[in-house]
Amino acid sequence: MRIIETDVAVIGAGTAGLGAYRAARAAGSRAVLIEGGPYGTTCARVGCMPSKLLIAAAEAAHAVAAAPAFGVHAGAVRVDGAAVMARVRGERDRFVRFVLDTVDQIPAADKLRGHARFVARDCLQVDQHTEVQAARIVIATGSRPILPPAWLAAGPGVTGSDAVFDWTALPASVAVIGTGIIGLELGQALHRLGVRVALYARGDSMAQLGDPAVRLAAAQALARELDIRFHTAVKAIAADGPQLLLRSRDDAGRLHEERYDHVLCAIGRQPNVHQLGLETTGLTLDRHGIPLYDKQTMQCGASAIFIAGDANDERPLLPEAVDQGKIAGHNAARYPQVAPGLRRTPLAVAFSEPQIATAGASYRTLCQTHAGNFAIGQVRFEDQGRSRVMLQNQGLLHVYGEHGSGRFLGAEMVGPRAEHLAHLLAWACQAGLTVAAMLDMPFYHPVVEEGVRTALRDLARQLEEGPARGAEGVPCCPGE
Ligand SMILES: Cc1cc2nc3c(=O)[nH]c(=O)nc-3n(C[C@H](O)[C@H](O)[C@H](O)COP(=O)(O)OP(=O)(O)OC[C@H]3O[C@@H](n4cnc5c(N)ncnc54)[C@H](O)[C@@H]3O)c2cc1C
Ligand SMILES: NC(=O)c1ccc[n+]([C@@H]2O[C@H](COP(=O)([O-])OP(=O)(O)OC[C@H]3O[C@@H](n4cnc5c(N)ncnc54)[C@H](O)[C@@H]3O)[C@@H](O)[C@H]2O)c1
Repeated sequence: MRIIETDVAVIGAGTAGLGAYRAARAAGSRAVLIEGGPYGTTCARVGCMPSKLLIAAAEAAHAVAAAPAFGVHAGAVRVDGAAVMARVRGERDRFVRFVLDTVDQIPAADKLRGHARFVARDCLQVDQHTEVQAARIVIATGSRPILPPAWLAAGPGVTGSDAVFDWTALPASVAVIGTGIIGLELGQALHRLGVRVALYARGDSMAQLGDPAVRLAAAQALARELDIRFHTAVKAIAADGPQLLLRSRDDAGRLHEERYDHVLCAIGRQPNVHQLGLETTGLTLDRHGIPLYDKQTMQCGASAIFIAGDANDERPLLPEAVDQGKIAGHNAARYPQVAPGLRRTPLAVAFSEPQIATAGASYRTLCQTHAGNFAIGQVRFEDQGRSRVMLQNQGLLHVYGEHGSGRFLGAEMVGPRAEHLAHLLAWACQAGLTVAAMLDMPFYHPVVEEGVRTALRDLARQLEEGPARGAEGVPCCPGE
């Protein structure tokens, strides 16, 4: 077995791993980047980019279908599934090529192919060919879709999201299990492209929204367009000729059987930490098998091991993988002189229509940190001027503020242009603005942001009335 000695070993050449490698090299360390799968990153190959490409095609089809409401008639929508998927794959390959160019620029001596696992806290074995002795190690192994073996056994038509982006044509029917971000984004996109889609939700969750009123508004808005089977558990999936037979049970106990060409399993992702030999490191693991780590430094305990990106499951999103990878690589290089890195205000966007977003502290977090001490302001988009003009007037925005200080804390929303509203609100949050200071900012007319002002005015009124009234108004029972 070949033996390599280095200052920093990075496991995983995804977004977090590439960032960690770069940061470690920039700090003057020798570094080795180990990749067991294909280069190109989850984001570019099977994540953010191909999913948004599919959504872009769906938006084009929807715009045509929605045009008659404005008095504009373009004729019947005809979707060429092969052309749609050809563009998705072609543009996806272009994004992947940019990443591959970056990987090509890394010296060959710094790159190692194969699956790494710990054999000691400072030693990795890569496949059966190399042992890497590293003073510090960054775990940046990403995550994978959760795919129950019993469902997979029904045949190749049962897949996670990765497979969708390699389709060469659109299927006639797809069952989507899960109404998280992936289920809603891909389920709605396929529906708009003419695929018969049914979404199965075992409860009423909607893309991780915790605020019950916003979640309800999201469920109502999306169920207006999509066939969503709320409170329906998938009991079994079986092969049925070329199709799949899906058996489910609704909350009234009724059994249903339906046939689909594909079943898309979107019930969450799990971090790739289970085949890493972490038991040999002496690190303390949480109940999911993830090492305990410091969220500011990415350091696992007091060890020379760091963890970044989806692997730690803290905020499995692309911008987080970028930030966390950089912090982990920098601190790995400087160990034992580790320092807190820049962690930004939380921000998450689901690219459904209407979009769903959270900025700053979520409702669930505030119920723990500010129980009885935060107020909620709101606006509904039904009568919001610009939203009506665009015929996108549905949804609800809740903004949260702290009693006493008047500080803006966060927001959850479903509505038009939520990706932009959420950025605006996350920036205000990170800047530590009060609700009063936000209301002093300019608002143009007619814009969706005027809806934000309406919600902030409502919040300012609640804050003026004080916590007694606010505490009554905020039930703090997530899940109710
Ligand atoms: C369908 C979909 C859509 C998404 N859309 C968005 C979006 O719109 N916006 C957003 O912000 N986020 C989005 N995300 C999330 C985002 O893609 C991820 O958070 C991000 O790509 C994670 O980066 P990472 O570096 O942690 O992991 P990855 O890029 O997955 O990198 C991990 C790497 O580690 C390698 N590896 C694993 N184990 C080992 C081992 N033992 N040895 C060697 N190598 C190993 C893997 O092969 C992989 O290359 C989406 C995700 C999906 C699935
Ligand atoms: N726009 C974006 O930023 C974006 C897009 C896609 C994915 N992502 C990332 O990928 C992650 C994974 O997405 P996801 O949608 O797979 O996970 P998720 O955690 O968002 O949603 C999973 C959903 O599946 C449900 N579920 C779990 N088990 C189930 C079962 N047995 N039957 C039916 N439903 C079940 C859960 O209640 C939940 O609603 C997200 O957390 C996010 O970080 C982000």
